[in-house]
Amino acid sequence: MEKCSSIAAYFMEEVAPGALQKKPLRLNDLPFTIKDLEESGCFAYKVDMSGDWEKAVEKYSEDVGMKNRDVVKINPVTMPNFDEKLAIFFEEHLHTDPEVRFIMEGSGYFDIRDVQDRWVRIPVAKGDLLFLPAGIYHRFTTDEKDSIVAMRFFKDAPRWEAHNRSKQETEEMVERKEYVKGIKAN
Ligand SMILES: CSCCC(=O)/C(O)=C/O
Ligand SMILES: [Fe+2]
Repeated sequence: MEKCSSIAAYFMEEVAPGALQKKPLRLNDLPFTIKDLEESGCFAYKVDMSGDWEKAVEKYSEDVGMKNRDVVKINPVTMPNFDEKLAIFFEEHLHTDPEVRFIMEGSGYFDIRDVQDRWVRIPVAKGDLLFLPAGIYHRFTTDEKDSIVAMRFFKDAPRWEAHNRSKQETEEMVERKEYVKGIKAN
């Protein structure tokens, strides 16, 4: 699968959770490049949806050791407790597995903390595949269209488990320490 050669990511304004989180929230015109993204341990790919995308995505997920998957449909019509679920996704968190997400329909925003702990917003849409390493702090929100369908990959049986950022607990986790060591080594 081809890595993206550029990305439309940007530094974002911090806002209180709520309706405003779904706005673009661009903070400034400072560039955030693919090199910056990859220095944070993240990788972005564009999948050709006119070809055999399922095979391409399956091969990628096997290559990164994440063979199990589910599909999540995030919208206020079909998702029970939509507002509560979205509030959970928008809490800053990390996972012990990498976060591998393939966008099948719709659009939204993944926000990551860069190597200097600044919020960076990554807009995603149909055909985007995003890899965030285990241990990186991040969050997700729908945009103002409030609709996205994403394939999520897991090492083991599909089970979404997040650890919300805290000064002590998440900083002491092996996956966080490994992540921090990895970005410092770059
Ligand atoms: C669009 S995928 C749903 C959100 C999610 O799984 C996650 O972990 C956000 O950080
Ligand atoms: Fe996550």
